[in-house]
Amino acid sequence: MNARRHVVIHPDLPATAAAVAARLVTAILDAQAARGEASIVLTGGTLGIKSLEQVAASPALGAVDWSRVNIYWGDERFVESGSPDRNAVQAEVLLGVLDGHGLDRGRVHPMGSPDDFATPELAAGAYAQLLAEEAATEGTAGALPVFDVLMLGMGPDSHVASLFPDHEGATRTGLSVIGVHDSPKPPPLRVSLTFDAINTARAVWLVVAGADKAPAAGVALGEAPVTRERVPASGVAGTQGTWWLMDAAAAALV
Ligand SMILES: O=C(O)[C@H](O)[C@@H](O)[C@H](O)[C@H](O)COP(=O)(O)O
Repeated sequence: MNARRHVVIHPDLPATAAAVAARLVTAILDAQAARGEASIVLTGGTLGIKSLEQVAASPALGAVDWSRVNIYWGDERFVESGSPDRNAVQAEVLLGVLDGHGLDRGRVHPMGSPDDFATPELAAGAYAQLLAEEAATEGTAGALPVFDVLMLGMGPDSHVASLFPDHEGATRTGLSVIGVHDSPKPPPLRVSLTFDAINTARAVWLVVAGADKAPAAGVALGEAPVTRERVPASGVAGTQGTWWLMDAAAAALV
């Protein structure tokens, strides 16, 4: 196993969400102590959103300077901006609370929607441009800002963000953000970071719960070689480490 790959197993989904939330608050505090600000990349998905609910309830909430936290998304469903299907709308369970703790909405960067873009590709291009501008503003070389923590859910088919197995997005290189068509998981149109972008993050966290995820997790973390095109969850890695934060049901075959 990759020495920088860590697997942490919790009893169930609520315990995993609480642990992810505690880690996230701590990671933000550490990043702010080290470099004055923190950048996190959020995911959708059941555990991803439950974890944000737990951050909102954290007793350590007040210890974070939320005016210096930059928030991005790893992927988004390309549906109208107010749709409850959007990951960014679901994240309001936390963001709405953080408004009362000094959150700077100018640092919250949801991906575009059909309200503003005719196609997922145009929304992806605009997001890539935004990321490049943020990188330039913070003085980071390259086209992507520092991502201190990038969270990903995983589907039962091993997809991460909107990179699906044997689907075009999982093969794309040379771009940081792509439009996705014909997603096997509804809705069909999406915008997603690519492997190129995801794998620039300092820490990648896969947050995974539920027995339906066990076979994919077993393959992604197994000894047998697999490709990231076939098993996307196997193809993500943070530059400082990759953490699989799982419940026992999802880890049953690991
Ligand atoms: O748009 C989405 O649905 C997500 O971005 C997707 O990548 C999600 O994180 C996984 O499918 C896991 O979702 P669940 O935890 O709900 O299974």
